[in-house]
Amino acid sequence: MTLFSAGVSDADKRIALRAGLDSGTLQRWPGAFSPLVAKLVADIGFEGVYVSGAALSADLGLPDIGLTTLTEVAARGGAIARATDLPTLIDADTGFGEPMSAARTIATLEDAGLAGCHLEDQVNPKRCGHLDGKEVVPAEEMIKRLAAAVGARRDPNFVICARTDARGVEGLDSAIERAKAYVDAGADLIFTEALADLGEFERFRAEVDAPLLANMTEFGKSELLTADQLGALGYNAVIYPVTTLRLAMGAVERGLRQIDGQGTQAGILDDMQHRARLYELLRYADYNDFDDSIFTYSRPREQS
Ligand SMILES: C[C@](O)(C(=O)O)[C@H](CC(=O)O)C(=O)O
Ligand SMILES: [Mg+2]
Repeated sequence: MTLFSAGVSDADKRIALRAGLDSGTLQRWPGAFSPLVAKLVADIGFEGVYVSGAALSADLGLPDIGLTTLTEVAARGGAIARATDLPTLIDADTGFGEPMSAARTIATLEDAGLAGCHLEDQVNPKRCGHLDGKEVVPAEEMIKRLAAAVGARRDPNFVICARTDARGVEGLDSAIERAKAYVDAGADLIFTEALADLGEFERFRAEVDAPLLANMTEFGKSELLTADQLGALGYNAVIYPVTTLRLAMGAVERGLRQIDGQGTQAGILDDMQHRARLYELLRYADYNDFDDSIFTYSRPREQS
């Protein structure tokens, strides 16, 4: 990182994302609900950052039912992507409209500095992939969505990930058939949404010849598999989409209740990120050095 933006260009981040997917090692992409969280994800040593639609809409006080706009998502996603040298993959829901809108979505997300995005085969308005009652569009419609997206890409390394929600609607066989068709339509990566257990992940891996992404979201339909298990299965990437938001909100709620009940937060300081750690992540000292060097700088003719 430089002080004011990422130290790695958008193009190089996309190259890194592709290299990670080709590496044979599971790429771990925790969801970052803010630029600051993205800095922590990088600091701890993960391979990439994920921006969740569920977290982004929850952060705006909205349910994850397709209410957010492309402008909101691109602005927040761009701010998160710029805060780290890691590549960032963003949730683009159903593409924010019909195929032509999906094409514009890709151009906009590229301009915002994202390394890739996923588009899903749900109808609009969409639902969380782990809830009952969601619906999918016919495969042909999703193929048009994808073809428009792939055609709109200017950087050939921008990763277009196709998510199929069909497992919970039409069953595993249909989800696998759809995934194959989406690969043929140009998808670089397949997001296998809401598979039930290890056996289903194994079957998907055996039948689909493309990089695969697993969604380890909590309180949903999928068994929580470890990174070692997913790596051994041959999965290429895993997201923990809403995990950091759930952790933070759990802590915030406990803390607010403590203040409400005890009249002070003094007893829960250990649950907090220390001021010193925050400043370390933000590189406060480096900004001070920068500032000092400007204030002590004087032009040669003033020096005599
Ligand atoms: C991955 C996801 O699309 C997201 O927006 O983060 C959600 C996650 C969730 O609601 O738990 C999904 O799986 O639909
Ligand atoms: Mg989502």
